[in-house]
Amino acid sequence: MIELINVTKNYPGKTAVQDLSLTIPDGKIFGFLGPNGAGKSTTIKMMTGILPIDEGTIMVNGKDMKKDTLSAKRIIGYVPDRSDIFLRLKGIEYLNFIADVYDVPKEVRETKITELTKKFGIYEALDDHIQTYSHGMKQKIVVSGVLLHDPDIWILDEPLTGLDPKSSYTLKEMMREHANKGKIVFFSTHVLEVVEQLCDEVAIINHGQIQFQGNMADMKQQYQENDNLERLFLELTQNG
Ligand SMILES: Nc1ncnc2c1ncn2[C@@H]1O[C@H](COP(=O)(O)OP(=O)(O)OP(=O)(O)O)[C@@H](O)[C@H]1O
Repeated sequence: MIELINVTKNYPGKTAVQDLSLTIPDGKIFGFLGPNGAGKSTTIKMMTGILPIDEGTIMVNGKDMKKDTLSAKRIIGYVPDRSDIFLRLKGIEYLNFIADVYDVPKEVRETKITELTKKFGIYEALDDHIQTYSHGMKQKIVVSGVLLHDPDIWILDEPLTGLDPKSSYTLKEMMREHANKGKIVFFSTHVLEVVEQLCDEVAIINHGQIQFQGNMADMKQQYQENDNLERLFLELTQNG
């Protein structure tokens, strides 16, 4: 379980996330939905220990992200929205580097690298430098790196953007399998349709605050009864 308790993050002259509380239960695909600039990436960066939390607490499977950062981070696999990292490495070098960082044993890593990269159709490109990859291929190599060390909690920032339909389908299937094992898959999107297809539970964020948390049926019912939510819904549908 992940718990965000009264979390706030300020940038100079701007409060990006304000007094935000959210509980993400085990065994679910959890969608974090909000329009551009709503505070999704900022929240995710605090959940993954990349940005310091100004106020409040984030607990990841009982570990406090502020006090026990390394243990909390070890449980998480994070796919950022932009993957412009390690461009000078070859695909295979990047995956071996990740396997070293997370102590993935030699025998396991070879099988897993082959299996994952074949699934995503980038096996043939493993000897090429990442800087020659398309956006979608960079996304796939980062996802493969994350899955290589088999983290309990997956946190993905706009994971399906730039993926071709087949890879998008593969990743969605993997997300479902992971959640079915009782683990957490948390991902952000500004596309309502993706949430409708995939999520067991959803939270909507706007202007750094949670507007709604619940399942899809509750969300539909609430937006019919609540003008603000309906307007937000329209905005999200149009953006998609
Ligand atoms: N480093 C920064 N310095 C100042 N303001 C920032 C910084 N990063 C984000 N912001 C602002 O904080 C707010 C929330 O941004 P954030 O990137 O978290 O939103 P988002 O929901 O992920 O948006 P998107 O869907 O466009 O990626 C926005 O108004 C943004 O302009």
